[in-house]
Amino acid sequence: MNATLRANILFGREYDEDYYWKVLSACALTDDLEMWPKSDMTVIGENGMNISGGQRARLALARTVYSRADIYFLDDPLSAVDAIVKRHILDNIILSTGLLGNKLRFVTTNADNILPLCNQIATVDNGRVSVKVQTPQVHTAFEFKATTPKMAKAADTERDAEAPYIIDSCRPPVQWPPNGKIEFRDFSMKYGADLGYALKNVNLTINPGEKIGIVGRTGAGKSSLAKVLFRLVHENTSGSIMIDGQDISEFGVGDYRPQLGMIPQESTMLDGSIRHNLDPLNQFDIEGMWASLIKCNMAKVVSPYRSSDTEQNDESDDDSEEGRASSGQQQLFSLCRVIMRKRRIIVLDEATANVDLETDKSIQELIRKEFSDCTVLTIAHRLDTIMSSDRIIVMDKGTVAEIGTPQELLAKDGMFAQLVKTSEFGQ
Ligand SMILES: Nc1ncnc2c1ncn2[C@@H]1O[C@H](COP(=O)(O)OP(=O)(O)OP(=O)(O)O)[C@@H](O)[C@H]1O
Repeated sequence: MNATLRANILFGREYDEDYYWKVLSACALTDDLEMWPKSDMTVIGENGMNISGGQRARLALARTVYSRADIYFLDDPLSAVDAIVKRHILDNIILSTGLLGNKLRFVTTNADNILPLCNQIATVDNGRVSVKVQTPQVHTAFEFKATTPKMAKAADTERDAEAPYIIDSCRPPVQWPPNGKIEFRDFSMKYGADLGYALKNVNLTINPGEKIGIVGRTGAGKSSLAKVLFRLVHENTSGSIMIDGQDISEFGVGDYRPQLGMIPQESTMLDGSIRHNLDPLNQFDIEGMWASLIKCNMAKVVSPYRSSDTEQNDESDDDSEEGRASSGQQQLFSLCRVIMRKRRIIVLDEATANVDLETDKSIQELIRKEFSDCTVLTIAHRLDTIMSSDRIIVMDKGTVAEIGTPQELLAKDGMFAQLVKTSEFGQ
């Protein structure tokens, strides 16, 4: 990162113009470039433009495909992209019709519906591997219609102030918010004064206790919606976000953010014990921590380390056994953290993208049970994850394109129905 997109993909290799653009198109990156100030010569990374989770995943894939190796190991390349891009990548890269069609490729995946398309399926269970050889199902290549979002004209009344940490004259009371009603009022946001709108005139009312699924194509603005709710972006915004009738920009961010619960797309683990990770400020008793670990089915993962890592009085990490959590486990630890804290509003941003379908189902059940009286916003590409939501929001190019119950949106036969149809192939 911190170089142009092109340098990130070439990674020191020679620029073969023809193949390079083929790879970009196969990774469905060319549409995104239309929105970037300098196309593939835009600097990305810490000192340049940040990119969405799905864009990062496709960039990593493009770099790998560009390397022209004979053997490829693709570690879950489809979990961070929407159903349409997923199918595009399968057709144009991974399956026999794709750029890697005549290469040996190992693909790890949680997407069960692509299994019929593979030559061999290796199932790994508790370290044991069993292999099934099969004739892959014939599939019809899918026609990918490129859409080019138009750049919006800079207006949104841009706000420039850096949000203060604490505002003495406006501090949230204990146990705020009381109900968990969220309203976006004509809210717009750009990540930079000269960039296009990431959110455009969003008007939304989410009722207390509602379970909302948020879907949409990669780059549509789903994570941006979560980021502005947490006030992680406060420049170049207009309009307002209200929680239980209170304009959230009136609070200091230090007071405001801890009132909401979040399980992000990329959970981070701190160096230190599991206890330190779950309760860095030592606010909870050990029983509470174990109860949440058991609920998240993580107790068996943690138990081998119990004596050193989770002991109530263990202040030091020096004698801890070392363990490394997989990305799915890291997300489950984040879920534990949120269950321990119990907030009125919870946001899950692709929180279950790295776990298998069965675990995802049990996590969704757990969330419904644990957070029955909380407002829960769930961003997910995997549609099973959000199918039982009260309502679904479909984001498209920074706007709310569709909103309604899953049944209403399916009957409408619009973008949501299209995403569902695309994700159902192969089943
Ligand atoms: N920090 C940032 N700086 C500049 N542009 C950004 C930043 N984060 C996101 N964007 C851009 O804003 C748009 C919306 O991104 P966002 O992350 O909200 O999409 P998303 O729907 O969550 O996508 P994905 O499914 O790929 O995670 C994209 O065009 C993206 O490139």
